[in-house]
Amino acid sequence: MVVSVPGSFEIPVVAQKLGKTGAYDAIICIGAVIRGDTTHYDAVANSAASGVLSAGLSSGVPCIFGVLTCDDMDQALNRAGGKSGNKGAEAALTAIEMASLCKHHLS
Ligand SMILES: Nc1c(NC[C@H](O)[C@H](O)[C@H](O)CO)[nH]c(=O)[nH]c1=O
Ligand SMILES: CC(=O)[C@@H](O)COP(=O)(O)O
Repeated sequence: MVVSVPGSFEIPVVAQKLGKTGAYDAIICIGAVIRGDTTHYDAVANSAASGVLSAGLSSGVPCIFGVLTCDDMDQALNRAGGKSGNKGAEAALTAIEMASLCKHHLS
């Protein structure tokens, strides 16, 4: 299932709720935070990172951090299947690895 949220700041609460349903083996959290003129970037990026970690810890379901934190759009596009790889695909592989680890070795 794909759930869209308004911004990266809102990812953690939804990830936590999804995790707590018990219906998912892993939750991939995807977003892109692009630096602006003020310090707002740091608040959104840091909240997304710590919030996704917290969602995983509190729900017991791996919540994978696939949120790009970039200086500009070019950096983001390069990491979303461009010349610097595909962080979304990496997040998907991490989800499979973590889901398998939790299901088969840690349950
Ligand atoms: N500027 C970016 C945002 N900003 C929105 C926040 O995530 C949030 O929705 C708002 O502060 C209301 O709580 N979000 C991104 O994901 N990326 C940005 O570059
Ligand atoms: C990450 C943000 O919310 C950011 O793009 C805000 O831009 P600004 O710092 O120019 O208000």
